[in-house]
Amino acid sequence: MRIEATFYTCSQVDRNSVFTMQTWLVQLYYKFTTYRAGLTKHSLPIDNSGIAASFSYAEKGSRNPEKPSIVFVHGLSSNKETWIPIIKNISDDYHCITVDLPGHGETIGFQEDIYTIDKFVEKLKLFFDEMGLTEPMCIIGASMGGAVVCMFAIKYPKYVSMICLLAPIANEASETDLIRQLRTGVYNALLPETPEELRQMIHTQTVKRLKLPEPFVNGFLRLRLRLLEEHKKILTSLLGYDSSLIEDHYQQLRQVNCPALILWGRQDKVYAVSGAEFFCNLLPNSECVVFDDCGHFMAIDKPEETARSILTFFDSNANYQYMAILDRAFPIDIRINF
Ligand SMILES: CCCCCCCCCCCCCCCC(=O)OC(CO)CO
Repeated sequence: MRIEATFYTCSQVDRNSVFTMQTWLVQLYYKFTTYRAGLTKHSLPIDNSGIAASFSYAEKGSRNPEKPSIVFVHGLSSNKETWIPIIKNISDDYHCITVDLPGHGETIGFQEDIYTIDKFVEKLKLFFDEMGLTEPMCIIGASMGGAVVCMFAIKYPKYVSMICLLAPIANEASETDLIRQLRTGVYNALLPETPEELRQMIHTQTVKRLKLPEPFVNGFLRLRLRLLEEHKKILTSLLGYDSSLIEDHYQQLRQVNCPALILWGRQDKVYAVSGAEFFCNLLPNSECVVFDDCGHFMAIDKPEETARSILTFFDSNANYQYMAILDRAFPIDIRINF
């Protein structure tokens, strides 16, 4: 409350310094919640064909050769910090990694003219290889990140011991009015440009009614606006996918045999809850959990429940996941020679 009062006083002094302080406020908030969730932030430099690039990621717990790492992939115009409320509820017995996708958060140097899900998949693969994360992992994706995780699991099954999808981009039948509005070229419902639009976006995607202080909303918006053009390009690229082709892409999930957990909020206004059944029917080894009183942002509406569902499913598939690790270390053709 005292911080707020200070910022209001400054707003009469100089608009620019207020904007700067409002972004600081959000960055300070990120720093504090990252720390409190047990995460530490890192940067991984990459030589992106001559351009200096780097992935920004955060980590909790430590690698265990017998237990898969858990990697979290955020959605469109999100960032690694959106996972904090969920990771706060995961003990450091589990090795967790959150990463900023190209064009998002503090990951830099991977700008593209056209973004495809496949490009995100390749960049994720690059991140894993540079991190030395080549053993099977539990990979979790929300929304657009869920589509990335699906395509990653199809293309690189050896890197995957389990997947978890939080309301991923789904079939045409699950598209909502919001998606149809995006298709008319109006992006503000997902990519807000004013504080009011940002409040509306959060309101649409959550059931919980958050009381967000104005300086915080402004700071959050200013951070997002820095990447707005990039996010518009990504959304335009995504909307270029033919609806029927999306379902064709997803048909390949029938070959993904690893355990798959699908989570959805019953009040999701981005992709309707019917999407849960679509994915459950495709994935041969899947389980589906639908949360009541939950919108598209599960990390806000159901953080504890989401963490609990993930860990319960992770633990109950420990044997399968351990076999996946063994299989990677000693492929079947090597074992036959013993
Ligand atoms: C494998 C085929 C893929 C074809 C993709 C074609 C989809 C067209 C619609 C895109 C609509 C994009 C919606 C993403 C929403 C999202 O990510 O929400 C964030 C918060 O904004 C949640 O964290």
